[in-house]
Amino acid sequence: MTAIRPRRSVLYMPGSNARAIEKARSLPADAVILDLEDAVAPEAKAAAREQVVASVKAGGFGRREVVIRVNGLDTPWGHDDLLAAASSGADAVLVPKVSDADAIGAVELALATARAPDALRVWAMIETPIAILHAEAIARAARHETGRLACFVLGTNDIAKETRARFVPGRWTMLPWLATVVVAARAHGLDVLDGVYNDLQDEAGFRAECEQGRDLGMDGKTLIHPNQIPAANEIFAPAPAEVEAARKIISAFDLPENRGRGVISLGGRMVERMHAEMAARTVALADAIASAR
Ligand SMILES: CC(C)(COP(=O)(O)OP(=O)(O)OC[C@H]1O[C@@H](n2cnc3c(N)ncnc32)[C@H](O)[C@@H]1OP(=O)(O)O)[C@@H](O)C(=O)NCCC(=O)NCCSC(=O)C[C@H](O)C(=O)O
Ligand SMILES: [Mg+2]
Repeated sequence: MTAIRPRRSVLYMPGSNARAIEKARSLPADAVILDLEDAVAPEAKAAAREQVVASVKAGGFGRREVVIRVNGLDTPWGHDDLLAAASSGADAVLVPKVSDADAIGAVELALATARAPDALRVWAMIETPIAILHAEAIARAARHETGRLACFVLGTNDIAKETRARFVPGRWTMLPWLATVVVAARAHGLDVLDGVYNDLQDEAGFRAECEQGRDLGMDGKTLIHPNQIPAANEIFAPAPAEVEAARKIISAFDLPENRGRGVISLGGRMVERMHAEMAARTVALADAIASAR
């Protein structure tokens, strides 16, 4: 199994906000996104780019994955953002409003031309109707033909804006689109992160949305405030009882009498080899989270 990188809690902050960037170095988020796009006003874009690159180069983010959200290549800032991100030492660039696989191809070409390190990953925001319709093609082409794409990130605010769907409790208005993006990501081995929850006062609603995203198969949630980190970390981590059950499944298949069997009965339930594979992933994720503490 390839190494698992926990991405339970992924915190955005405006690239123009020096205080927030400083704070991010000690917050318990799995990843941080330093935003140059929607959270930064046009007149502040160039200064924010300089500040973000200087902060990433200065380091101090520890085990946290560091991601720079650039402006789109169709804007006056996108190309310079990519060039700056390519040599910054960031772990990934997050590309907004991706519409098709060619958009990822153009980003990868720009990164290659800038001699970005091979380790630099690309994350893609799926936040327009056309991106949802093209999600499988984006994942397939970008993952297999160019190779840096690692993660889809849902942009539910832009999805609401572009589709005119409303945010309602339980999100039934968006569920088909969210599930489509999850299966597209999974079909091609990508991670997928849920969109942000805008109401900073509504802790119960935030928890419910994290649980829904997790149950849909997402790896974590994008966040806008440090107060949202603990719940996301808890909800997107395997619960202790799940880890214990997973260890029992692995141990059961390791017993000499079960080694040659495809299916066994355990605690009154049918357990197949595929459940042992799921159990191995659960344990690996729990171990990765524990080792990052
Ligand atoms: C939403 C905020 C503007 C609220 O800011 P503020 O009123 O300053 O919050 P607090 O006073 O409660 O802050 C308390 C302390 O926490 C720090 N803080 C706050 N937010 C962050 C953060 N995101 N990262 C790091 N640190 C943060 C404050 O500095 C305070 O620290 P201290 O001085 O020690 O007391 C603000 O939270 C904010 O700007 N959030 C992020 C907004 C953002 O980045 N938006 C863009 C991404 S979301 C998006 O675009 C989604 C997608 O594209 C879509 O389409 O859906
Ligand atoms: Mg957006």
